[in-house]
Amino acid sequence: MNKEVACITGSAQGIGEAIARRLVKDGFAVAIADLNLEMAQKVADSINDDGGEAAAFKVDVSDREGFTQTLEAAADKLGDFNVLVNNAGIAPTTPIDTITPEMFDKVYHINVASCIWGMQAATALFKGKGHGGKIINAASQAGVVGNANLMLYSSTKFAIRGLTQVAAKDLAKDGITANAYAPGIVKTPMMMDIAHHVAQNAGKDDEWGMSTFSKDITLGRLSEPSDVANAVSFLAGHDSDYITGQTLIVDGGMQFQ
Ligand SMILES: NC(=O)C1=CN([C@@H]2O[C@H](COP(=O)(O)OP(=O)(O)OC[C@H]3O[C@@H](n4cnc5c(N)ncnc54)[C@H](O)[C@@H]3O)[C@@H](O)[C@H]2O)C=CC1
Ligand SMILES: CC(=O)C(C)=O
Repeated sequence: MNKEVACITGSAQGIGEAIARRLVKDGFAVAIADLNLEMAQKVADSINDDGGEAAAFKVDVSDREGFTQTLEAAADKLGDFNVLVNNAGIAPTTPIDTITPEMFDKVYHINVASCIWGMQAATALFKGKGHGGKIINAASQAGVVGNANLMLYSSTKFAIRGLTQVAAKDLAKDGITANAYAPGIVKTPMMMDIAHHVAQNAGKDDEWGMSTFSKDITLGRLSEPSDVANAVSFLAGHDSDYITGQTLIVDGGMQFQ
């Protein structure tokens, strides 16, 4: 079988980096595509030093043309690719009364429009090569149950679940599946930042801020990025070939609370 190639956006750190490293273990060559090229290059170098195959690319996923060019460059460099993980996202704290049109545009362009641009470009590449592929989008537990003070973020993640279902229906005829993963509370810079805001508002330290999130987790611990990467490995691999339009919730059982 030919080598498989995956592009993971937002993979210079956090969940995206863990996904990239896991997919390399699964035998993929990976494109590390991120706004932060320096950090993306470090991740790619470390994967290559360990015997895997990776290349770093700078991308702003909210820029349709730039994102398309990055996917084309990744395919040129690493080979014909068949998995796109739309992982990049931002999660600013946005109590209702603080939201401006500019913030709305920014969060929706980075979190939602990016998935559509990525799907358009990847679909064109898959079809151009005459094969199907897999689109995997980052949702969140915050897109299953609304999260306080995260109006913009939470609503974009509800949107991701919706657009994933539509994509599954629209793209099935081309042999393309579309699924999403919904992490819970994962120890990454994004989550540390949210915890910091919560702690600051309560006059407590960041560790306290983070601990307030673990009380609702059935399994009793915060998520490691690798917990999410394990689930994405399943969605990217052939064991999930008959699954489409789904959101795989990877939250340690938060939704039962
Ligand atoms: N950390 C958590 O607890 C959870 C995270 N998620 C989702 O998982 C995904 C990854 O989250 P984390 O790893 O925690 O985030 P993170 O903030 O730690 O890392 C995000 C990465 O995306 C990159 N990025 C940001 N804007 C970008 C843009 N416009 N174009 C390209 N790259 C960009 C950043 O440079 C960074 O490397 C996000 O979609 C997030 O919403 C979902 C549920 C929980
Ligand atoms: C950052 C995030 O997705 C949360 C809090 O669920």
